[in-house]
Amino acid sequence: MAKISVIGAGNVGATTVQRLAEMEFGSIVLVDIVEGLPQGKALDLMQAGAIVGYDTKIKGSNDYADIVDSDIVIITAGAARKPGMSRADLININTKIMKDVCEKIKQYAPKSIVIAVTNPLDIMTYVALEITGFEPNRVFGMSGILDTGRFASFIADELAYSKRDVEAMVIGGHGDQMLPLPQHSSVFGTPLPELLGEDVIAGLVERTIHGGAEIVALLKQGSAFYAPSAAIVQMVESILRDEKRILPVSAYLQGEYGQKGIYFGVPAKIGCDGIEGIIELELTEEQEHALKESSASIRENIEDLDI
Ligand SMILES: NC(=O)C1=CN([C@@H]2O[C@H](COP(=O)(O)OP(=O)(O)OC[C@H]3O[C@@H](n4cnc5c(N)ncnc54)[C@H](O)[C@@H]3O)[C@@H](O)[C@H]2O)C=CC1
Ligand SMILES: O=C([O-])CC(=O)C(=O)O
Repeated sequence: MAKISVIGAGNVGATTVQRLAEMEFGSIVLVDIVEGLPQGKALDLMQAGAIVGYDTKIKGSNDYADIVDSDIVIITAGAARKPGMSRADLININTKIMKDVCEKIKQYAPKSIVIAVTNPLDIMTYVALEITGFEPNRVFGMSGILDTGRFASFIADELAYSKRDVEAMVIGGHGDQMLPLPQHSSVFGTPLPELLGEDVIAGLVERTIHGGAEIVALLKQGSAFYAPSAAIVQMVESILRDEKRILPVSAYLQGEYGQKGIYFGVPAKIGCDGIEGIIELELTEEQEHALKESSASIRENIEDLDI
């Protein structure tokens, strides 16, 4: 049976545990610095098992020793943005938290696969790589499944098709410079540009790019967590079942897409070893240019990191 630890018992962390518990992948540990919070949520989620029908063991804890020997550690600890803030505004506060959390992961779960979720995602995943010292194939971030899910949802609504028949693709940094790719998005095999006009596609692309901010503005405190937790669970499932699915994630690039030494959203093969390959998609000239801008801004933030 697998052991999964979720760090941070806030909106994303607790909802992720709920979804994982329902999937019965193995035992779960939920850790937070706030006393009583992970314990209370764990108890509540355990009791839900008697009603929903799962036997997943969930332990809430303030002690990192409880994550010992985890197969997967999911990091959701950290501040979420408020209306008007960019994800990058969270760098200083969340770098400190990531450093602390990753030291503990290195100490107690040295063989784990780490999924970073804390924002700004591509930068915090880099911090996780640096602090744990793990191989890059087992340190990656959740972003692209969420962004792609948003794009797919908007496409489905626009065309009045089921979301299940839409294949969308978004690559790039998890920020305002992400790159939804219409030519690699389709409905049952038909590329998006054959189904919708340029202006309509541009509107859907724009809404996808600002999909996180749209929710932050509505919620007024905190950010999205239902779709993010669903995206995390899809990654966990592909790892634990060794599905080798191709999922867009934030992966450490070592020459792919002409980039080296940064985390960037790209489609990757996800299996029991974590990232088992990166898929390089063909891009238009304009997209190549936008990719360079997106990666340059991530690189700048990495260079400024205080770690
Ligand atoms: N990658 C992505 O696509 C997404 C990323 N996020 C990010 O995930 C993070 C969490 O979001 P939410 O759960 O909504 O926030 P939240 O505020 O509901 O929960 C964060 C939790 O982290 C805990 N925490 C803080 N420092 C900690 C430490 N050192 N050790 C353990 N726990 C600690 C807090 O006590 C709190 O319970 C944010 O940075 C947010 O921006 C959120 C949604 C999507
Ligand atoms: O918008 C945020 O700050 C949270 C997030 O990354 C998202 O929902 O895409």
